[in-house]
Amino acid sequence: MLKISSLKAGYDETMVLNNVHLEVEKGKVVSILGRNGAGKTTLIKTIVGLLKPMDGTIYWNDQEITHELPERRAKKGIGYVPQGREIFSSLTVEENLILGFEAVSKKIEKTLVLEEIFELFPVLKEMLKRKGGDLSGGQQQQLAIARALAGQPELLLLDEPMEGIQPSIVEQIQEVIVKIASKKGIGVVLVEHSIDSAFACSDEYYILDKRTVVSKGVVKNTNIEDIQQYLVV
Ligand SMILES: Nc1ncnc2c1ncn2[C@@H]1O[C@H](COP(=O)(O)OP(=O)(O)OP(=O)(O)O)[C@@H](O)[C@H]1O
Repeated sequence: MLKISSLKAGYDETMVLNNVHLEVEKGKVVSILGRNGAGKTTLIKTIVGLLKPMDGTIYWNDQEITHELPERRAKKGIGYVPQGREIFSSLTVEENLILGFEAVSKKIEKTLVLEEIFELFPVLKEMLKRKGGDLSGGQQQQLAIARALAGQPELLLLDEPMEGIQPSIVEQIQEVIVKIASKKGIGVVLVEHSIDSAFACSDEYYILDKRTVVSKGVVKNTNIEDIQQYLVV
């Protein structure tokens, strides 16, 4: 569904990524690993359309989208949860979810989608009328993912969803990631710092280092020790 080839990206004069190739298939979880500053967020922002690539091509379901605006990419089914879970803290959980529907303005069977969301995140159903800002960090992250799912994406990009979250909720988020990929066929791109956490819920991995992909593979065929060299500081 998503295919990136020979991508070059960065900021003004600084090239952060060079010659990056990446593919994500329907129903697969692909994690992007790499040290601080390796370019993981830069890659995600380029896929979402927030950053214009310097070179290379991005294909979505065999159509080139390299120069399309972020809104058009969202409408085509590319959902995004940025780092730091940007929910609207003065709006209720319910209002946040409604914004998720509106963001893509396509015809959505809202009641059905909400039911699916509450099945994945039961805590949100209990807190519908509560302000987003009054939720715990982990609950806010769940809300941010739920809001992206309200737009019925085919691909979901998650930038460090487990960052700073208590272990029990990390496990829940990992379970949700596995479920939305395997049961709903959504492709997931997951940016993670921890290789253990990434491997707990991913099918494939890519490691960024020195501006490019230095290792990639299928998680179940990979020994963590063999690739740790690219991640130790
Ligand atoms: N808006 C920006 N303008 C200029 N340089 C930037 C900008 N955002 C990021 N960078 C630089 O680009 C490089 C890659 O940053 P990026 O955030 O993509 O890395 P990352 O792998 O996501 O890092 P982290 O794991 O710390 O989140 C870094 O050197 C960073 O300083």
